[in-house]
Amino acid sequence: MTEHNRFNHQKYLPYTPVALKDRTWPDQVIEVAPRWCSVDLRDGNQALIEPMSVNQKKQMFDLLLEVGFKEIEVGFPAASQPDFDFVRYLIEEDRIPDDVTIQVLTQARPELIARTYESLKGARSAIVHVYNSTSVVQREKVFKTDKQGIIDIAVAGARVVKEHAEKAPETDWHFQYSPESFTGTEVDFAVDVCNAVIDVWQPTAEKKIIINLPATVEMATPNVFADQVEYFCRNVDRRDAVVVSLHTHNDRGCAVAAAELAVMAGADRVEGTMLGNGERTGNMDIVVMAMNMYSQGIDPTLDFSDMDKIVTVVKACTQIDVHPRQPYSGDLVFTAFSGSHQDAIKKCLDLYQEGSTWEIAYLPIDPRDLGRTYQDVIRVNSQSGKGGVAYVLQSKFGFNLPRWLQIDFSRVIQKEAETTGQEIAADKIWTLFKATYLHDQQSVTLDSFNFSKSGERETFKASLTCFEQTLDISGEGDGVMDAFVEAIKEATDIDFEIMEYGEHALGQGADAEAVTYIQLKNGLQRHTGVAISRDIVSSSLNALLRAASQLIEESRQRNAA
Ligand SMILES: CC(=O)SCCNC(=O)CCNC(=O)[C@H](O)C(C)(C)COP(=O)(O)OP(=O)(O)OC[C@H]1O[C@@H](n2cnc3c(N)ncnc32)[C@H](O)[C@@H]1OP(=O)(O)O
Ligand SMILES: CC(C)C(=O)C(=O)O
Repeated sequence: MTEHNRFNHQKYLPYTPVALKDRTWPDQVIEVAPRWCSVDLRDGNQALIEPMSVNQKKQMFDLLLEVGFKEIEVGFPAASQPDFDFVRYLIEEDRIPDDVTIQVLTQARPELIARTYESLKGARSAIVHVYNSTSVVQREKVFKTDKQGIIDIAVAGARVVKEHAEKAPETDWHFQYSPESFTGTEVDFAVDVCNAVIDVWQPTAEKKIIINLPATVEMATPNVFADQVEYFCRNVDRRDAVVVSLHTHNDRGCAVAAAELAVMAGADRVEGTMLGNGERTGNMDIVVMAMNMYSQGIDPTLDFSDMDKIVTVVKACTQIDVHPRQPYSGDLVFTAFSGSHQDAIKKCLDLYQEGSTWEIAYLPIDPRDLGRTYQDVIRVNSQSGKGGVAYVLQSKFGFNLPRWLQIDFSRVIQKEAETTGQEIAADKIWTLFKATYLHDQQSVTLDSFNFSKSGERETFKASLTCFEQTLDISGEGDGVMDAFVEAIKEATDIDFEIMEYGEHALGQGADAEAVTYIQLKNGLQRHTGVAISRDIVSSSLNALLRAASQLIEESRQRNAA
């Protein structure tokens, strides 16, 4: 590739990591959930093609409450009338539960801060979140100022925020400051700016402030972000009076990882959106981070048990689809198509006992925890194997195929999947099963039978319809099946033996039907018979006859040829 090429990596500079040699975060383990703050209604909203209407915001707000968020950034009220009106609606209509605090964002600009406070009039409590950009590139190219100029903007903003709060003591005010573009800022300078804001706000351990560290643009690997956060936590003034918050974006696809490592590095609070909508590649997906904790046995303090509702409401409000592979929320995240995965899942689920710890291969969590079912855990296409097909027949239709029959039937499904190139739906699998093993184009059928025991021996008599003719047969054996085999052999002069036999009830209760699976061996040939009946003897005899019928047909064809 030459430098004249359009696709030229040489125009990018590598990121300079923080020189934090004695970092401690890699040895930390997350054991409790951080404080969460949803920014769906602000950062999520500002990234939409069509920002949410007040009605959509109401719908989203209700969902956030249902999920259990206690801090919700509800908008940028100075930016647009709908944002302003929504904040007014929440306050005037008393829609904010006592244990929930709303948060609003404003730039560090006096006129915007004034409008922000106007929107919050009468609020019981609120977090006023003020920001200005501190990064090198914004300093030099957007604000055309030096470090001191940036500190001045932050300090002036912090003062105005404080002054407005003092004028409205009826509200329980909380302050939050973000050095926007923190990841593009020299970390020691970010500490300086925040310390200047802290100096204005004078927080105490009893009345803390929030300093929010945004990866406004994700610019490096998550370990670098963790180093920056650990450096910040160690060097910021009044750490005991500061809640360190994170706000990561997903430009490099690592927003969740960055937030996780930064919590290990000492952060107390995490901002993000449900399902990850947000500027460019999105905000950190809180569902993913919280569910990652949940899957480690940690209470995430948020309830995602109705994932389908979450997906439906978020889609309706954002008009953005959820990728089928989006962790935890996507349609396909609990579905295995590949044979070896299906086989392992089936074996683990067969052994799983309700109430025990979850140790199921390929399923990091129980789909039922998110309101999903096991129904779609296994879906079948040409990548699938016998275990997957068996799982579908078992879970949807109650047929517990023995291993040899799984192998036999999976050939039928594989052929169909390869011929059509498509997924084979459960109903189609069932249709093919019936067509292969339970069809009624059978040349030999059982009309009536009786058996009697004398000592250890069983005598079996039956009347068959064999190629439309009545055929009476009888035989003796060690049991009914043995006697039936002998009777068929004698009547047809075909030698065969039962190689495989399996049976089970279909459903529960005294009136449950029985299914029998039989495989006969005649030389190198094998023939399978499956039958269902109200009683186990009839299902066994019919299964045997289904398999034997194929033998008899073949023998007739050979004789005719
Ligand atoms: C990373 C984030 O997500 S931060 C949140 C960003 N959110 C949004 O942008 C959505 C809401 N924003 C808006 O609706 C608008 O941008 C508003 C209402 C805030 C401001 O709109 P406008 O006044 O028309 O200005 P616009 O956004 O075009 O430009 C911003 C101006 O403010 C300046 N500015 C930006 N931040 C600050 C600050 N903290 N202090 C002083 N000036 C600032 C810019 O340099 C620019 O100055 P200029 O007019 O001299 O060129
Ligand atoms: C205002 C801040 C927190 C922000 O949204 C960002 O930097 O991405």
